[in-house]
Amino acid sequence: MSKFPEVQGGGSLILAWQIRDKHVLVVGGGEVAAGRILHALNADARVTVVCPAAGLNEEVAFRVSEKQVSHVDRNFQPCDLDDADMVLCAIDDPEASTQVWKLCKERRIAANIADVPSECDFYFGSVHRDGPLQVMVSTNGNGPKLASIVRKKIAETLPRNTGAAIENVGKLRKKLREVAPNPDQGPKRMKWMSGVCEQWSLEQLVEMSERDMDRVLTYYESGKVPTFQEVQK
Ligand SMILES: C[C@@]1(CC(=O)O)C2=NC(=C\c3[nH]c(c(CCC(=O)O)c3CC(=O)O)Cc3[nH]c(c(CC(=O)O)c3CCC(=O)O)/C=C3\N/C(=C\2)[C@@H](CCC(=O)O)[C@]3(C)CC(=O)O)/[C@H]1CCC(=O)O
Ligand SMILES: NC(=O)c1ccc[n+]([C@@H]2O[C@H](COP(=O)([O-])OP(=O)(O)OC[C@H]3O[C@@H](n4cnc5c(N)ncnc54)[C@H](O)[C@@H]3O)[C@@H](O)[C@H]2O)c1
Repeated sequence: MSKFPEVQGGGSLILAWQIRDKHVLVVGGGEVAAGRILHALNADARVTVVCPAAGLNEEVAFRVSEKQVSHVDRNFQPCDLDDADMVLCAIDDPEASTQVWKLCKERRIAANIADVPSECDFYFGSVHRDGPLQVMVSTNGNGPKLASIVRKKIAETLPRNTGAAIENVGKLRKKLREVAPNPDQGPKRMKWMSGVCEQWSLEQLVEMSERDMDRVLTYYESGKVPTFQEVQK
């Protein structure tokens, strides 16, 4: 037995891809495309949908009319890939979608062809979202419906205010880096911040006002983590 973690091959590398302001090309405008578009917009990507207007479903047509996405009113053409950073293909034409995949590989563009695992650089997962919190469940292609069921179970176990607590922690961390900007304060900063997260309850973190944050920060220099009650005094 090694003292190091055992490697468990066969998984995926689960990351939080920073696609903000990057260009995502969605091929197709049906129900599956609508889901892909929402995922991309939730991550602040610039989205272009290529699909004949007659093929757009209600949700995609809405996003086009609201100018949340750009729309190219025709079937896919290779030139659509010219400035794409990522391609999400969800069309009901297997030959055309394999063509999209091949072109993406020639150009080294990361792509997901919905429903075709062998033509995916990455899979989608089932996502729970609460403010800055995202929880993604993947079954690595084994059972997408089960991924959705497990995601709902996980979400049910989370306190309702988890997202709000995380948002406040984000604000406090930002303020802390302003108070202690020096890079060699790193270890002290991290230890203190972890202490706040461990010692305060989620409810207390949610209740923390701007004024409370400024008060908490006055303890940082000493290294002490105050209690919620001390800060409220
Ligand atoms: C999680 C979710 C994310 C999303 O799409 O946003 C997602 N599929 C969802 C739903 C869903 N998909 C299917 C059903 C019908 C029931 C069933 O088959 O179970 C349902 C259920 C429903 O619709 O409720 C059919 C299906 N899907 C794939 C195949 C092909 C194959 O397996 O070979 C077939 C069979 C087609 C056929 O039989 O003809 C393939 C993929 N689907 C994936 C993701 C990737 C693997 C994720 C993982 O394993 O965790 C992967 C590999 C590639 C990809 O597309 O990225 C989303 C739930 C979101 C939510 O509700 O929260
Ligand atoms: N992974 C998943 O979660 C999942 C779930 C269900 C279905 N699917 C698969 O995803 C695909 C799309 O499903 P859907 O329900 O959205 O289908 P759909 O029929 O609602 O939509 C297909 C769309 O593709 C467009 N289209 C067809 N050929 C095109 C081309 N060459 N260029 C541009 N647009 C084109 C159509 O106009 C239409 O808007 C299917 O292959 C389906 O099997 C995946």
